[in-house]
Amino acid sequence: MELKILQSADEVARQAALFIADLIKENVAKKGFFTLAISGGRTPWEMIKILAQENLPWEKVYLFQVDERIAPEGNPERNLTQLFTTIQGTRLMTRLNIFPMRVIAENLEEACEEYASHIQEVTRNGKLDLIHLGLGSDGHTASLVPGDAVCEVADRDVALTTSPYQGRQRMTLTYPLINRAEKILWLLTGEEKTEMLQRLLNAGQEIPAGRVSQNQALIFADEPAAKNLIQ
Ligand SMILES: O=C1O[C@H](COP(=O)(O)O)[C@@H](O)[C@H](O)[C@H]1O
Repeated sequence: MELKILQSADEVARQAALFIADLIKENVAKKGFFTLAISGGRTPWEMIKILAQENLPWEKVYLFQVDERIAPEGNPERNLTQLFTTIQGTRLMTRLNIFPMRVIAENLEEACEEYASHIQEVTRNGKLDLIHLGLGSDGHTASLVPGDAVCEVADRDVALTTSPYQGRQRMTLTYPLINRAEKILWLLTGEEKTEMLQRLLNAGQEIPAGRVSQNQALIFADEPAAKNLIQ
C-alpha cells in the first residue's frame, strides 16, 4: 500500500481531487465511463468541492455511496444530504449520475440487493474503478463497524449493520465488493487518526479497516495524522 504524507488537510483534498480527475480522464478515454464510490464522514467534501471545479466528462461518471444511515430523506446525518449540500449549484448536481442507497425502502434487505445489482450492471464486471474510504477513530471504515456481524458478510456486496451504530442502523458496501475495486483511496486527516493509521499500515485484523485489501490501495494522510511516521 502506498502512503503519501501531505502538509495539510487542504493539500490532502487537493491531491486526492487531482488523483481522481486523472483516473476519470484515463478511464473515460479507455472504456467510456468511470465508476466511483464515495464515503461520508468528514473528509470527502473538500475534495469533492475541488473536483467540481474541474471540466471533466461528468455525464460519464457513475457515483455510488459507500455507506448510508437508515434515516429519512434530507436528514442532516445522512451522507447523501452532505453530498448534495456540497455539490449544490455545481455542474456535478446536474451532470453526474448519482445512485443513492435506498435507505427509506420498506424492505431494506431488498434495497441492498437492488443496490448491488445496480453496481453490477453499471460496472459490467462488478468492480468499481475507485472506492474512497475514511477511517474512524475506532477503526471502522464504510459502515463496517467493530463487533458487528456485517463485517462477516462474505456472500453479498451490500448489507445492513445488525445493530445501530452511533444511533443509526447503516447500509454499507461489504468487504467482497470493496476488496474487488480496481483502486482504493484512503483519506486520513487530523491527529485523532494517528493510532489507526499505524494499525491500518500494519493491516491489523482486529480493526475493520485492517481487513481491507492493500494491494490496490493508496493513502493520502496529512502531517498531523502521520505524525508518528515523520522523523
Ligand atoms: O461514519 C462514517 O465515518 C467514516 C469515517 O469518516 P471520516 O470522518 O474519517 O471522514 C466514513 O468513512 C463513513 O463513510 C461514515 O459513514
